[in-house]
Amino acid sequence: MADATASAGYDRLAELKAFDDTKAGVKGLVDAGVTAVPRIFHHPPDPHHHAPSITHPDDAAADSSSIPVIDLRVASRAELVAQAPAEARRPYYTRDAARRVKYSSNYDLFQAPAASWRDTLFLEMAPDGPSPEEIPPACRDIVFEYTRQVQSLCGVLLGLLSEALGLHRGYLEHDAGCRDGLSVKAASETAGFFQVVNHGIPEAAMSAMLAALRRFNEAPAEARRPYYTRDTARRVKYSSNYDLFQAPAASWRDTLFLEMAPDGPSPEEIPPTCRDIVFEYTSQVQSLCSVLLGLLSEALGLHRGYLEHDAGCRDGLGVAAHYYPPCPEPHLTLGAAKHSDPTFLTVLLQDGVGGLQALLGGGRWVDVPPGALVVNVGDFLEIMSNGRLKSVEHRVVASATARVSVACFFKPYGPAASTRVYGPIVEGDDAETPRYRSFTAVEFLRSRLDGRPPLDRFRL
Ligand SMILES: O=C(O)CCC(=O)C(=O)O
Ligand SMILES: [Fe+2]
Repeated sequence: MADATASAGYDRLAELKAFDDTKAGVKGLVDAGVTAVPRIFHHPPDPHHHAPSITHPDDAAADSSSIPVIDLRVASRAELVAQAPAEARRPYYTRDAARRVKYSSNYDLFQAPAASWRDTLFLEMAPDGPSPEEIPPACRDIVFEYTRQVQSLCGVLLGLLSEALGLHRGYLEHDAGCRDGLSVKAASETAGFFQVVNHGIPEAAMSAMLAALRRFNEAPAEARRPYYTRDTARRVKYSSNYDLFQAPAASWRDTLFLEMAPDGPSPEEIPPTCRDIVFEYTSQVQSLCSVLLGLLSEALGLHRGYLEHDAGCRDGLGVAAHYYPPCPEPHLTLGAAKHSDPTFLTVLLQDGVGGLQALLGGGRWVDVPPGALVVNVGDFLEIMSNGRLKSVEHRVVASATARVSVACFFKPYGPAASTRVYGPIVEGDDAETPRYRSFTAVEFLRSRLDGRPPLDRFRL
């Protein structure tokens, strides 16, 4: 891009301004019939290579470069065990320490000064796990299935989850991991970028959200123009490239950005084409976020409500609804340049077109296929987990077909963001060494402006 800016007779800033002043976005260029990608959108060639798509599920299991898919119904079914009638639980009630499956209230009931408000099903899973018949039927299969599902999340995460489940640290990684040939290395490099299915968000809400945003973007430019703004104080902002005047190259993308929480816009501020569905979809995603933060908290050895309540990871929600118009020369530009998200967690809905790629270990771009919600850990959670969860870099390639996606960014917000200090959660006697220094969110977001990967700046 440096050469483009410097060459004679080319005023890049003037071209950016002219484009921005149309308030019609990249879609406006396409509607005007452009057949060549304007120079402001040219991206330099990428040094990483693109690993081909994985289409066959068997290949995906065997290929270390696939993005893990987590079935959340499995995780939540484990909670059903506690809801069975007392008669079903009673046969398992025991204080016999030799049993590998023990259900009781307060293992130290006769020793502790006060009993606690808690019942526990304890499973000694290793080195010699129980036979399936020893496990209550309500959770018999789930114990094994659950371990199989979560093992694909990542080796590092699994080690931590094992501990959270009362198993030894390597159980899921080694014992269960052997079963489907998942390599620990592959898992640890994807820690933080995965897809979820059976997450509870109705198919109808997801498709209605995508359809509404397509309608907004494909309406005549006059209908979109009133929303076009770079005023950061507005809670509903439509623009092409939020960093149009800062980034070295513009991307082939328009975005409707909605600040939804803690103080969302009034319905009238939202374009009529997507007014109702935006509220419905975001409340669904907030519920999903609670489930994910609960699982991740436990995986990190924290109490279940830690990330959501103590750390406030669910409080701030920004929704970026992207529209990637059909591109006449996709090889010259990108839908979104390589980046990691400045969030705690991002939940991404994409339509069936594809184009999202994650940068995995060894510098390979790997396709993130459509069909499941994408969840990625952002920079804040990488740092708070002291690097155990990864904020994976990703990008979107341009395509000849129009694409819609909706990124829900759970992020620090407002007053809390300016005063709250974020850093690695490393407490207790056997605390590990912090690998990042602490910072406020404002400091973090400011650091992104210099173009350097923000995580590098905070690494110790
Ligand atoms: O559109 C996509 O698939 C990804 C968008 C994205 O990475 C972002 O908004 O941060
Ligand atoms: Fe992103």
